[in-house]
Amino acid sequence: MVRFSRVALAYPDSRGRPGAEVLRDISFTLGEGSFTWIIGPSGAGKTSLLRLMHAALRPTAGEVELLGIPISRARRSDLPPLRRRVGVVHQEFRLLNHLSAWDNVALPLRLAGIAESTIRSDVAELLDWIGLDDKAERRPEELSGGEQQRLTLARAIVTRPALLVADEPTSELDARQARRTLALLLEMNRQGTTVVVATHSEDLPERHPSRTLVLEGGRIISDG
Ligand SMILES: Nc1ncnc2c1ncn2[C@@H]1O[C@H](COP(=O)(O)OP(=O)(O)OP(=O)(O)O)[C@@H](O)[C@H]1O
Repeated sequence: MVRFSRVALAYPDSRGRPGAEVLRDISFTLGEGSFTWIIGPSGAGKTSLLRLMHAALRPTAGEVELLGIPISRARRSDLPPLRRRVGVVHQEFRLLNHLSAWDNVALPLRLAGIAESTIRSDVAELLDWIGLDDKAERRPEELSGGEQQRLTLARAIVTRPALLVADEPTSELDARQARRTLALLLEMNRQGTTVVVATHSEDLPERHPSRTLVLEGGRIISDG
């Protein structure tokens, strides 16, 4: 499902040349239907690792294989259909401010050409689950940080992706909402989605012990 083989990543410097490596010698395989935590101090490389996992970046060295496709050798045209099978909860939300909460969640289904009747029931069910059914017509900037974060999760899972990559999905949530988000991630996982979650929370991995990759200084220092 996800295979990293001796991966390194360097962001380009101001002249477009590769800068210092922020990930080094990363190798692991995540099986289909698995649930994995990614933890590590700020700046360890968690977001960078996740960017490789949703094909936002190609590795500078080594290979990332996603859903059977080797990213460094993939053609540019292979990437959009691959990305559509990966749900992403971005740390900085990336909601569309000119659309309502409802339309933000409906958008990935509309882009996938799903019938409006199906969209209506799927979006309603998810907005209800995340507790935003009464705010469906609001625009993201009219919602609190925690509400925007829950909306971001709803948008990431509404297409029932094969792989869900979530970067700090509970950072803005109170304890009760964080537990609800975890329950939603676990339900997705129970239905077959491979789930990867980067978090600073110590509480969530304790609530659901699972494989944990610990990153420090761009390397995996523990995998278990
Ligand atoms: N777009 C970028 N261009 C250049 N360097 C970057 C970029 N994004 C991240 N970095 C650098 O890569 C390293 C890892 O950053 P990353 O955001 O992946 O860490 P993180 O573990 O997710 O941190 P945090 O927990 O604070 O979100 C840091 O040194 C950071 O400064």
